[in-house]
Amino acid sequence: MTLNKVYYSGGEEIRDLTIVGGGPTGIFAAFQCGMNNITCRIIESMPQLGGQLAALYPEKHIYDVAGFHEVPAAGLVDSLWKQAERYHPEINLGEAVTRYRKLDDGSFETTTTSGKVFLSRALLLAAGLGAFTPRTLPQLGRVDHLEGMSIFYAVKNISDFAGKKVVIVGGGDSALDWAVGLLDAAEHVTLVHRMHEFQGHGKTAREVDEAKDQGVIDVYMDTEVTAVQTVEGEMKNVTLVRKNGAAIQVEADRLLILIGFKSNLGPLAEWDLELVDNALVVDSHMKTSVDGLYAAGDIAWYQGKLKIIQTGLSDAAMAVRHSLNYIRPGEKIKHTFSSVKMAKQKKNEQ
Ligand SMILES: Cc1cc2nc3c(=O)[nH]c(=O)nc-3n(C[C@H](O)[C@H](O)[C@H](O)COP(=O)(O)OP(=O)(O)OC[C@H]3O[C@@H](n4cnc5c(N)ncnc54)[C@H](O)[C@@H]3O)c2cc1C
Repeated sequence: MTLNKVYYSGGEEIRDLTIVGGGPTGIFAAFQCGMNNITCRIIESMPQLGGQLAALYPEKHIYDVAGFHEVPAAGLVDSLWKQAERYHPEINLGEAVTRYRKLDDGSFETTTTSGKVFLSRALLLAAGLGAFTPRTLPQLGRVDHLEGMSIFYAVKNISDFAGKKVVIVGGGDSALDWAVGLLDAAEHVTLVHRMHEFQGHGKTAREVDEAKDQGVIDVYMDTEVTAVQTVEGEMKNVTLVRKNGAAIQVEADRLLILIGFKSNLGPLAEWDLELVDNALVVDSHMKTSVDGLYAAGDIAWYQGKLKIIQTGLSDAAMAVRHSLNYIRPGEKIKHTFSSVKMAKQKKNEQ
């Protein structure tokens, strides 16, 4: 999947367009920038590109994107990236945009949670339903002091789990993948799921069942993690409560919570832009009420809007095309078909 791709990460220099969000709309907007000979960057809060397709349903198949009679969501993200990669867009992952400021010369300054500042001549919001954050277990109470030490919501480095007693929470694809994926590195793996059946992919679910039959993994279904116990700040045990109310203590020095993501427009909702149905109102040029600030995809609202991939791609093409008038004021913008542009380029390369 796209996670392993080589990206071109952020530099200091001004770009023509900053694209907030690396879902299908943002990736296709980056391709459109290349087609229109403008520079761009994507800023994405997740550790990977793909938006909802990568975070929520990578294994599901999609049937209603033109030209693909059936394509896995992760496969569509790969294809979109392949198309955009041709133009080497700058990609900044794991950075959530919180603020923007329009400077006196009409350009935009965009700031992220980590305090990074990016400059561009125009700004395109392709932020979908908002930034994704992992779902937590509220019953554990305040555990922020353990997060990144004993409690994790993603596997960034397998070494964090090497030689550890790991309890994984969840029954979807990620939980099952890591239950199997950590077997070699961890001292022991316990999988806890609050439902009666796994929701994840059949093949991985079978691998988990096999590992359970071989006694190399403990699996608790119909069970919830309700508390963690620490000794001198180090996690030692977790409490599991079964559906029948029985409580069990399990030794654990790592708790890996993989129960999905929630999305939230967060700071973008406070940017003083008109919102309808949790989306930004745009005109027929995909422009918001602020000159130079565009929106496309699920985050853009106009009469009759359909929140699907195909319309996001079309929005992206229009937003980039119309942003040219702002980025290069006064210049006569000529539309070039990709078939004509590429044919010319190939001829010149010969
Ligand atoms: C289960 C499911 C199945 C679906 N099936 C289909 C289908 O079959 N066909 C179809 O056409 N559509 C389908 N959809 C809808 C489709 O996924 C969306 O329409 C599409 O993902 C919208 O793309 P987007 O790029 O606009 O937004 P998103 O995919 O939501 O991407 C937006 C990205 O922006 C990032 N972001 C948000 N805020 C910030 C910020 N402040 N800073 C940095 N990054 C930020 C987010 O992390 C996210 O990665 C489905 C949706 C779901 C949930």
